[in-house]
Amino acid sequence: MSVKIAPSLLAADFAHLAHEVGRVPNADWLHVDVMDGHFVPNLTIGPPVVQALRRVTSLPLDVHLMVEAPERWLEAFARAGADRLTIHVEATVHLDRLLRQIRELGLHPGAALNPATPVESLRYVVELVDQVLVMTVNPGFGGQPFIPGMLRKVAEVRRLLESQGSHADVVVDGGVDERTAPHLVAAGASVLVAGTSVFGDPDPAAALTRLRRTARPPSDR
Ligand SMILES: O=C(CO)[C@H](O)[C@H](O)COP(=O)(O)O
Repeated sequence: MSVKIAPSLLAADFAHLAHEVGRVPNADWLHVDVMDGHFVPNLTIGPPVVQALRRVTSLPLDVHLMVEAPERWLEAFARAGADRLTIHVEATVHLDRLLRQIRELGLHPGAALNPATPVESLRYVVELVDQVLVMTVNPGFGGQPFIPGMLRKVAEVRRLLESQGSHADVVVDGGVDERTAPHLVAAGASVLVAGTSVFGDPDPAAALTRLRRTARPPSDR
C-alpha cells in the first residue's frame, strides 16, 4: 500500500495561495482546513477560497470541516469544487445522514475524530466513509506537538475498518513529520496530512519527498 501525502494549506502563505500550491506538485491531495471559530477556536477559510483553489490546481481538494452544524455547508463546498469532504463526528447528531448526503453530492465522504473521541463512534458508519481522519493534535491550529497516544487509536481505526472489509483511507492530521510518519504508517495510516513540516520548509516539494520516503518500510527507503 503506498502512502499518500496531503500538505495542509493551513501552514502555507495565505497571501500567495496559488504560488504555494505550485510548490507542492508532488502532493497526492491538497488538505484544506475549514474552521468556523465555534467548533474550534480559530477562523480560516470558506467556499470562495476553495473555488479559487479549484481554478489553479487539478489535485484532489480534501476539505476538512472543523465547523458546527456541518449540514449548512455541504452543498456550498461541493459547488466550490471540493473532491473529498470530512466532517467531525462530534459536530453532528446525524452523522449517518450527512455522510450519505456527501456521497449523493458526488464527493468522497470522511469522518474525523478529535483526540478524546472513541473509535467506537464509527462502528455503524464504516460502510459510508472513504476515509477516517484521526486528529493527532487538538484541532484548531497548526504547529502543535503530536499526541503519542493517538498511535494506538490509528491502529484501532485500521482494525475496525478491516473487520468490516473496508478499504477506506486512514488519514492522520497534526504533528506529522519525518519523525512521527514511520510510526503512523506502521500503525495503519494511509494518508499523512502535513502542514508545518512541508510548508515550513524552504523547499516544500523536497520536504514532501523526504516525508514520503520515511513513510516507506526501512528496506525500501
Ligand atoms: O487540522 C489541522 C489543525 O486543526 C491541521 O491540518 C494540522 O494541524 C496540520 O498542521 P501541522 O502539520 O502543522 O500540525
